[in-house]
Amino acid sequence: MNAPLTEPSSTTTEDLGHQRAAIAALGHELRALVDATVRTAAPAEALHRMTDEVRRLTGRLTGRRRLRAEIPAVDVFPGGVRMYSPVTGPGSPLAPPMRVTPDGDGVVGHCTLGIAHEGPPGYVHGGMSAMLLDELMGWACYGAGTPAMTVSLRTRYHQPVPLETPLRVHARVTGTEDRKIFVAGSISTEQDRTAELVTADAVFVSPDPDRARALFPDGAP
Ligand SMILES: CCCCCCCC/C=C\CCCCCCCC(=O)SCCNC(=O)CCNC(=O)[C@H](O)C(C)(C)COP(=O)(O)OP(=O)(O)OC[C@H]1O[C@@H](n2cnc3c(N)ncnc32)[C@H](O)[C@@H]1OP(=O)(O)O
Repeated sequence: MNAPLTEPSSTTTEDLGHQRAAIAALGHELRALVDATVRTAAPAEALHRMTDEVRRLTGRLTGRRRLRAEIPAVDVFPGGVRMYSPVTGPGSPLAPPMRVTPDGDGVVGHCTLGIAHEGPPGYVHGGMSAMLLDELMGWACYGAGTPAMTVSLRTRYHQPVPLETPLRVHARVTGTEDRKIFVAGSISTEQDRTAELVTADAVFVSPDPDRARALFPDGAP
């Protein structure tokens, strides 16, 4: 019988590194499982056997469960580490995950999407493109020293975004007006950075400190 999986109690830097590596490793395998799941042509009996096995595995992830709005001990909020972000989180089976780095006066994100994120056959779901852009535009605000939340996001889809193709997402702050931050973003392929497949412009707002404390009681920016 396997021992139940529980969280470690101490949080030294070394432990944190090990914990993050373990979270990323599990996330990686779960993304592979998601990919295999949406590609398989296995017959019903095989799928039923798999379902039983997966249910058993899920039951083994025991221990304390994170509460809603609780910031995971492995995260740094709002400093940027979000292990379970559905866009950048290495621990999330939903995330590509997109890697974000500074780029000139903005930020750039790199990722490749598989058919789990398919919209039209062979191409990325438009909602997924909007999600990549929304996240990266949030990072652009954070990089500019003004963590903020999206109040408006407009996307324009010029050409379909191909699956299984390295993508480059770009975002930069174009202006500010009191607590409002204006941001522009785009998606291209790594191979042809000049062809903007999707472009976006957004308005973000930095909540005032009282509002931020009310929204994020576990760690207001
Ligand atoms: C402190 C935030 C920390 C965030 C996290 C940082 C982590 C950094 C680390 C790593 C980066 C990760 C990046 C992640 C990115 C993800 C992004 C998302 O998915 S965000 C989720 C979706 N967005 C919402 O759920 C917002 C819902 N909206 C609200 O809760 C409120 O609107 C809020 C708190 C944002 C602002 O509320 P008020 O009461 O403080 O502000 P009011 O007075 O309503 O508006 C301020 C100004 O903004 C304008 N405004 C409001 N909505 C607008 C709109 N839709 N379009 C244009 N302007 C708008 C208003 O007209 C006003 O302007 P006038 O002062 O009058 O000039």
